[in-house]
Amino acid sequence: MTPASIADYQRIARKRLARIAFDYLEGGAEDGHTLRRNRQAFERLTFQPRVMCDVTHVDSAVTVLGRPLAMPAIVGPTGLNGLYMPRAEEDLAKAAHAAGLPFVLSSASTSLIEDVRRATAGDLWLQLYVQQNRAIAESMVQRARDANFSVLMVTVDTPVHGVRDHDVHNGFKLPLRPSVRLMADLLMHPRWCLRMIRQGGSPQLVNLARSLGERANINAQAATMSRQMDMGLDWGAIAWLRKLWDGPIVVKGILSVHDADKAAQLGVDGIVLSNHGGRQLAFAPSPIEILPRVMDRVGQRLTVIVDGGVRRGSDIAKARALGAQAVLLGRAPLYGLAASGRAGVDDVLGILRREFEITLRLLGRCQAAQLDATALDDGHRDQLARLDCS
Ligand SMILES: Cc1cc2nc3c(=O)[nH]c(=O)nc-3n(C[C@H](O)[C@H](O)[C@H](O)COP(=O)(O)O)c2cc1C
Ligand SMILES: CC(C)CC(=O)C(=O)O
Repeated sequence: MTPASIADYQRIARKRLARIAFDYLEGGAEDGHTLRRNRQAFERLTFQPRVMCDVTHVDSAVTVLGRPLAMPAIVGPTGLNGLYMPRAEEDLAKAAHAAGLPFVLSSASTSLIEDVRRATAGDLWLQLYVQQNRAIAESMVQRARDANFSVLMVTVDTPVHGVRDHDVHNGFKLPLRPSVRLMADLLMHPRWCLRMIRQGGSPQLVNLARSLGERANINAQAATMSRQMDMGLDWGAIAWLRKLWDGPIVVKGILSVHDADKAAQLGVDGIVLSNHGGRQLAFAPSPIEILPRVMDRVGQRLTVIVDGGVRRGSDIAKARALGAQAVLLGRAPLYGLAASGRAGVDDVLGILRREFEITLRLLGRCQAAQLDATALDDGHRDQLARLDCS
């Protein structure tokens, strides 16, 4: 059967990946409440279409932070992508470029900044985790500048990892360690196992290791990465980052009007409203729920991007109608990657683009830039307020 939707790719990814990898990709914090809430928030919202408009030609392009995007979407940062395919980040970056979208490379990537740049001439952004040893961040930012990355996105919702039971059950650690459970998992997924052998075994956080200057100790560093996050990170870090980086700075992981306002006061260029795909704080709000209030407060001063649960072109239209400039795609491109490598990512991005354009036409809008609150049901604020997350 030809995959027709992101959900189809999710099903194929579930079959093809070893359980340890799929659970890491898919799982949410605690009992998955926030993960479900992200989808429910989109599903609550209904449209208010206009008919008898000439929609012969539609234009899905927008401009975000001065950069042209073929549609209001960005391939977002995800760490440890080498768990799904060898040279995963290169393929994600190439597919994003082919689709006319930026790619955000995670600082927990399994490919080097320099290798990803060699793979594509596309628009690359760097996502930064700030660790206790600030020299690591300084080195990564320098390397990203040298490699002509355009935007710095600092993630601030991860002083520690969220509670992820599935990773505990699977004994998930890098490097992957032999255990009876892992061996059984590998036997059930021989193709995945062969791919890992082909890439030289367990994926490694090579990017982080290069900036640490401890190439010999990559695995130990990967295993302890989460314990090394700088839990003392505060708003003072924005001034430090400004000294390191001349280009746009985006703060990822904002979930309140208060923090959005703070970011605007400090002069950052953009924010990503995000609960990290439901993987960090359990019972966090969904970004789409708080988007209208955030836009009221900072919409004139900041570029606002949202993520969490984007699986359909109609979701992109809803986010844009509520005022977001663009969405970040997290799991969706990874499903394509895990299912069929680069071709799968191309298809996922193509499906989202097609669905987005169909939604635009059915809403009676010719341009993505024309989407505003009038495209949504008049009661959309109530629809979000009544969210039932049982
Ligand atoms: C497997 C996985 C790894 C992730 N790694 C990172 C990361 O390294 N840095 C980061 O800022 N966010 C990371 N995220 C969060 C995503 O950037 C994004 O916020 C989230 O996935 C959006 O939700 P969605 O997956 O429902 O689209 C990760 C998410 C997933 C699913
Ligand atoms: C390596 C991790 C810190 C990546 C991440 O952000 C996540 O798993 O959600």
